[in-house]
Amino acid sequence: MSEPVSVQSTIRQEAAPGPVILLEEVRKRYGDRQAVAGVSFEVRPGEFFGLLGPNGAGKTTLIEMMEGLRQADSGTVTVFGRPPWPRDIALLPRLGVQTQSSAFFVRQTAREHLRTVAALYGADRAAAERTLASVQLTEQGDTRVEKLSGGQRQRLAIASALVHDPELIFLDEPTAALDPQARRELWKVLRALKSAGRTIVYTTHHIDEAEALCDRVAILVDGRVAVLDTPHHLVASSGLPTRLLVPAERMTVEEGAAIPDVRRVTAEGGSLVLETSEPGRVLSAVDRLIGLHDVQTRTATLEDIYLDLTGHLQSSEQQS
Ligand SMILES: Nc1ncnc2c1ncn2[C@@H]1O[C@H](COP(=O)(O)OP(=O)(O)OP(=O)(O)O)[C@@H](O)[C@H]1O
Repeated sequence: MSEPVSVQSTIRQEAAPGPVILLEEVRKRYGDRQAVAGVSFEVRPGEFFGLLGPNGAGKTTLIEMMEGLRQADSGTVTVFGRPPWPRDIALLPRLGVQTQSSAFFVRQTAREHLRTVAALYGADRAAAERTLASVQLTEQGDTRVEKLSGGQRQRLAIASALVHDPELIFLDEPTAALDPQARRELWKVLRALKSAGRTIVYTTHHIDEAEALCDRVAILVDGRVAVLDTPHHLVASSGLPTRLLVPAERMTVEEGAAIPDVRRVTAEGGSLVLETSEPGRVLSAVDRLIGLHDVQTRTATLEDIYLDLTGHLQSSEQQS
């Protein structure tokens, strides 16, 4: 009879694991600049959590507070149930922090650098070698750090965060200096980390990347969380219109604007873009007028929501 009880307790444990990170009303000011203005959220175990926002929104400040590198002015920050500030040495082995390139041991080779970092954390040489391979730097292992390309340095920085196999990994714009190929390669590494149960806090200016990788994203604007949800829910609840792209030579702006339920018509790179919340009806109307050959439908993406929230939506698209 003891079996059901132990199953029960396992379920209960799995149903309510504590958050890995908990922020409550966190604030940080630099002089007269309120960099973080009352931020509350939690990051759950095994979650890939994206922090998005324009330059100066407060992402790095927030990450540094979670890493224990910066003190909050007020509010509470806890990581694995403990305050990361003042520096908590019991937490350090559990956290992976992406090294800034300025903190590299530049006279060392990539392999030596990683072995040094591994040794600082009590990890062995095999761990350094494995991590070097996981970011595809084995071939550059004997290259001095100062001779590595920007993208290779970036991957070494990421390797430095992973070498001691931490439970929680902070990556601040890890793909910033990577070409599209290397970016996709890194996505594989990151997905493997997530599959292995690691929790990842991630900032990026590549919104497509956040949509592809993150379980939930918080979009920060002026030091506050503007929205926080799964990319799917953010897109589904955004109310942003669907866009139908019609070859410009097949329809005039006036014809498009005359279709019932078309909110707006713009011209964009050889296409006429019809915005609507009723794509089915508008598609039927377009079909009756010109047929649907080469007509494309684009639903809103996380990037549309991001641009809408951060106010950078190009107003060059003229309202017809
Ligand atoms: N050490 C500092 N001293 C003074 N002001 C700072 C300091 N660090 C950041 N700031 C300011 O605080 C605000 C938030 O900066 P933060 O670096 O956290 O933003 P961010 O979202 O990471 O930006 P980015 O995307 O450009 O990295 C900015 O206005 C920035 O200029």
